[in-house]
Amino acid sequence: ETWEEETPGLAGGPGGSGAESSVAEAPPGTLDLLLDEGSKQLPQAIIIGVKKGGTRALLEFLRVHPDVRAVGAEPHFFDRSYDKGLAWYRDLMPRTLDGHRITSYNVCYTKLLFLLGDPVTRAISDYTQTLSKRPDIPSFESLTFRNRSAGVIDTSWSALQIGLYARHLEHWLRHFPLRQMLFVSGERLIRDPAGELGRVQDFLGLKRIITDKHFYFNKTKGFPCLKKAEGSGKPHCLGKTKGRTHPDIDGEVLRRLRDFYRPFNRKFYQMTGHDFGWDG
Ligand SMILES: Nc1ncnc2c1ncn2[C@@H]1O[C@H](COP(=O)(O)OS(=O)(=O)O)[C@@H](OP(=O)(O)O)[C@H]1O
Repeated sequence: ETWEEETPGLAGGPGGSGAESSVAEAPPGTLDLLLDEGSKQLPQAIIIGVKKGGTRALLEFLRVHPDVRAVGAEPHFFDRSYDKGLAWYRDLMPRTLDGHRITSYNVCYTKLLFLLGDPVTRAISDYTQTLSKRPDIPSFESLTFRNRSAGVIDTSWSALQIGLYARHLEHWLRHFPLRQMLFVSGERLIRDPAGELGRVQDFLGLKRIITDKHFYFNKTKGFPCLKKAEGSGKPHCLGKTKGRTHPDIDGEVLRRLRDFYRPFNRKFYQMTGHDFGWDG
């Protein structure tokens, strides 16, 4: 599945903060809560992707919220481990206190978060990641074309394929209604993390607790970072595999790619009712 690189499950809702509370912190009269550490439930929301869209940043920012509990690593349940079953998936989840209220689970009601950035930048980011693991791969420019002199784009290259958001969304819409989906702008998550987190919190029915005061712009990193990370309370930027320096790509190749994506982007804006501004 080319779309979902990452599927961290988000559990929670009011009262879902039991798992982390320690005996020392517990106010009197909470013994019953401490004995019952909470139960595991299947996620109420899932960050679907897209690969290199900024999914890790969204997850790390969102889990600062006291009513959010999230899986740390990418479970890849739906694309790689589906045969292990829902019980296996649920067991990966953190414990939450209101879990017992959920009596049945239907994935069709799960909220889906899509994090999307300019498909051209996304492709370069994807390529940069592969290059870091396999430095001997051909140049981005040569992988872009099936036939460079004729200008035929190689749409079978996954780095380009993943950016055809309209096509992928058509597929998702066969299974989920649009109202259960939120489309988050990867560019805005960098430029205005609190603004984008505001939309996410509203969509998830969470109180707007994550605001401007949670972020600072780290000049060395070149990205917004958390003033206080979840758990440690210390300033926290994403790791060094997030925010890599991209290689310079030939301007003509970039123009060709922008022309290639334009109709797909327009279609995607129409489908979602939101202009992401990737086409200038
Ligand atoms: N705050 C902050 N800090 C660092 N990086 C940030 C941040 N917000 C968004 N981004 C962008 O996230 C890109 C990586 O996206 P993902 O986490 O979705 O990548 S992955 O698919 O899980 O590998 C990553 O891509 P690269 O720049 O190519 O490394 C960043 O552009």
